[in-house]
Amino acid sequence: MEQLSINHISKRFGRQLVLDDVSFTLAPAKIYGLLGRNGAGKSTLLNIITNRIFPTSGTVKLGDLDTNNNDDALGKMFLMGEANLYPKRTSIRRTFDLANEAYGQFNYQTAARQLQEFGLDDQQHVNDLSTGQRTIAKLVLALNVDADYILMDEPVLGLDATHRDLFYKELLKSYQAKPRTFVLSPHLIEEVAQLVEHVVIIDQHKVIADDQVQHLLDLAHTVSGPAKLVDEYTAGLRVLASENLGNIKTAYLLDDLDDQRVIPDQVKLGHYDLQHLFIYLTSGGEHNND
Ligand SMILES: Nc1ncnc2c1ncn2[C@@H]1O[C@H](COP(=O)(O)OP(=O)(O)OP(=O)(O)O)[C@@H](O)[C@H]1O
Repeated sequence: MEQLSINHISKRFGRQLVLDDVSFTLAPAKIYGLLGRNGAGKSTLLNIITNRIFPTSGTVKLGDLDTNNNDDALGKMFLMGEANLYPKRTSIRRTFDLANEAYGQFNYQTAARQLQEFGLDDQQHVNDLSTGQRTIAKLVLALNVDADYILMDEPVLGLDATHRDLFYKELLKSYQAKPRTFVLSPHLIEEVAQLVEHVVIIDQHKVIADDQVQHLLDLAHTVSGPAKLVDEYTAGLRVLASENLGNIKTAYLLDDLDDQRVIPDQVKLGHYDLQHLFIYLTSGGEHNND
């Protein structure tokens, strides 16, 4: 398996710049999160990676080969999209057959078990399903298609909590049985924090973070205590946001805490989670209530 590189991708729709010089790489056999606020350009990027739409500039390469109109490379990638592209009265089974024709080696056995666990029948028509059921049909398809890179746009759209839980478990099982790269572009960030190894965050059209989740969480510190002491302690550090409650201040940092720094008795250190890190990184200072 070769790595997939996204190189200096920019995309304009008319006068609107949606992606501005976006670059990152996706390594084989790893689970990624592609995160961004509504309208950040995630779907656009996933569509560009899989050659459904074209960038204004930049390239996507699998190994050394440009994927543009390259059937071999495109045959190694599968996009589970939002749009429902199937004709009316297409059964779930038919979508499996189409994937089998296009990619080969569709895993019918696991797909049948998963459909049963999710309470669907492969003779049901995709267009007759509820929003959540349609997502399930697409997920089961995506989990069983034979591709090295599986891109899932809004993977849990409309799924209830039980089905989301089942999907996360099935994704891990599928990954363990056959390691390949998954890119999830979800809005329920905290739910995928355990699953995803690496995140790419897009904001204001650009990549603002491209890092291992654990590394980011190690840097995500809270510092709270009397405002003056917190300000002194955090001077020179990267403070993403802060909150004041009376004289007590909490600062949310994304930085290493130098062991040499003396922590005043009244100041407490802690950690915060990936979802809050995402919020503070992408809210452009909206969360400072100083
Ligand atoms: N075909 C198109 N023509 C014009 N503008 C488009 C087109 N497709 C997307 N856009 C615009 O590009 C921007 C990014 O859209 P995109 O769907 O990629 O965002 P997203 O990050 O997937 O958002 P969400 O999380 O809300 O699904 C939006 O402002 C959208 O209106």
